[in-house]
Order: sequence, then C-alpha cells, then structure tokens
Amino acid sequence: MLRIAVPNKGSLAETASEMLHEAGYIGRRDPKDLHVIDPQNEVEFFYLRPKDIATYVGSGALDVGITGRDLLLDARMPGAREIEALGFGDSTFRFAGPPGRFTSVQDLQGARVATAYPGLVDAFLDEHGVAVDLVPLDGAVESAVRLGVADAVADVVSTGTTLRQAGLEIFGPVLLQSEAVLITSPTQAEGTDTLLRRLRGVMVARRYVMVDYDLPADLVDDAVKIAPGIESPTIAPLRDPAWVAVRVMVARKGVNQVMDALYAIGARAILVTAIHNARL
Ligand SMILES: Nc1ncnc2c1ncn2[C@@H]1O[C@H](COP(=O)(O)OP(=O)(O)OP(=O)(O)O)[C@@H](O)[C@H]1O
Ligand SMILES: O=P(O)(O)OC[C@H]1O[C@H](OP(=O)(O)OP(=O)(O)O)[C@H](O)[C@@H]1O
Ligand SMILES: [Mg+2]
Repeated sequence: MLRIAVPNKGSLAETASEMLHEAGYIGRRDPKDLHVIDPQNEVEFFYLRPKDIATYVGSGALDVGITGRDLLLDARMPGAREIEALGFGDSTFRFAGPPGRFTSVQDLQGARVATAYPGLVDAFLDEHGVAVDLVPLDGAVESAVRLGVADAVADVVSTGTTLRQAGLEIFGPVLLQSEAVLITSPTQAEGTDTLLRRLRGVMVARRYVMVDYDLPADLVDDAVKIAPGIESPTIAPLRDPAWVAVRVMVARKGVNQVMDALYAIGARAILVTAIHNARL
C-alpha cells in the first residue's frame, strides 16, 4: 500500500482532498479522521499538519505527500523532494517592514525578523550573507512589528491584504514562489507513478475544457491557429460537405476569447463542456 500524507487543515487541505477525490480515491468521512485506508486503490491516507508532512515523507515514514513548496524547503529534509507542482495554493514569500524603513535584504543586517518559516528564511539570508536575529512565531506574524518583538517580517503573501492592514510594506527580493506540490521519500515507492498520473489527469480536467464547433471546411487552417489543442483538433465531416465539426481542448482561462475569435472567422454552434478526468 502506498502511504500518502495529506494536509488535515489550513489553506491546502480542502483542494488537496478534492483533487484526491476527483482522482478516484476515497476520502475522510469525518474531518477528524487521521487515517483512512482505501484498499481498492491500494493506498493509505494519513491526515497531518501541512508543516509536518515533509518530515514524515523525508524520513521515509510515509511514501508521498501533498504540501507547500515553502513548507518543504522550510523543513530542510534532504530526503524529501518535489516531483510535481499541483497548480493550487499559490503564494509568494516576502519580507515586509514599516514603510520606508528597509529597501533591500542587506538592510536587514542585525535586525529582528519574525517568521513562521525560520528554516526557509535562515537559508535565504545565509545565501545572501545577511545575519539577522530570527524571531520564530507560529502565525499572525504581521503583528510582530506593531507589538515590538520584531523590526521586519518574512511571510506568505497572497493578496497582500494582511500586510496592508498591519501597516507593513513589502521590500526586497521574492524569496520563493510557492504552490502545493507532491513530494516523495528518497526511494520513490511503487504506486507513486499511478498516483501522479491520476493527479495529472485531475489537473488537466481542471485546466481545460472541451470545445465543439461547426465550421466551413475551407476555414480549418485559420481555426486551428486560434485553437491548436494539445495534440491536434479532431475534424469530422458533417452531412453538408461544405462544413466540418471540430473538437478541441482549450485552456479554461482563455476560453471566451477563443470562442469570440472562432465566431469571428465563421464558426457556429460553439459548445463548451467540462472534462471530468483525463489521461494524456
Ligand atoms: N493566503 C494564504 N495564507 C496562508 N497560506 C497560504 C495562502 N495561500 C496559499 N498558502 C499556502 O498554504 C500553505 C500553508 O498552509 P498551512 O495550513 O500551514 O497554513 P495556513 O493556511 O496559514 O493555516 P493555519 O494558519 O490555519 O494553520 C503554504 O504552502 C502556503 O504557501
Ligand atoms: O496576503 P493575504 O491574502 O492577506 O494572505 C496572507 C496571510 O494569510 C496567512 O495567514 P493566516 O490567515 O493563515 O493566519 P496565520 O498567520 O495565523 O497562519 C499568511 O500567514 C498571511 O498572514
Ligand atoms: Mg496561516
């Protein structure tokens, strides 16, 4: 049985569980369940704090896990490595301080820096030759400056609202672009490939839609330039020999622009349908 670590709460938990469900695995019946066995798929799920997942996987106690790239780096577990970015839980990791107080990472020399990711921040500052006084906190680190326990913070930024509300301004380099990732233990366990293929299928289904439309046959080259698909569109004859039916995968994000452009060149009966799953 493949032993899989899944976030039990926090920003990544819900989407991670949804993806596994869409990939055909059974999930938790109760949000308090710590361990679920899925004998049909020969996997076992362990619901753990996202911050701890790299520790379990890096030590080999569990085979694979879903966590954040920032949490993986913060754990400093040389055994655990990222094998796939999962396309959700995006964030950036930044320094912030009182407006105008710091402009570059070098300005942090000797300052007190509060963070819930001391491993990640320490490694970054080491690389840049900056020595600071790290103040490790568990969360809500934005308040540390106002409350006088730190001069600056290093934290996850998504919309930037929390920083703004705390009266802090981002400065210096992006430490990291993070998202949810699939990580594996040093020896990639049997069954990991199947899990990976299933998760890739779910990502394709989330990112793409299927577009069907009818088109005058002499416009196929123009239409294929607008929507080339992943491999190549399927072209089928219609009863009217002057027309064809086209079926093509299109990125969900830009599908309305693609529909407008296809309509503009003469495509009609343009239909968009969801893809529920895929193996490319
Ligand atoms: N807006 C966000 N706030 C916090 N973490 C986020 C956000 N968006 C994405 N993430 C990612 O989620 C992971 C952190 O999840 P984790 O569950 O540890 O913290 P959390 O979402 O802050 O939960 P909690 O604070 O309730 O424990 C990181 O990989 C982080 O980059
Ligand atoms: O840029 P934003 O969209 O405002 O999001 C980022 C904030 O969200 C998270 O905090 P969370 O609510 O998880 O609380 P925590 O600090 O206690 O973890 C994170 O630690 C930042 O503080
Ligand atoms: Mg948090």
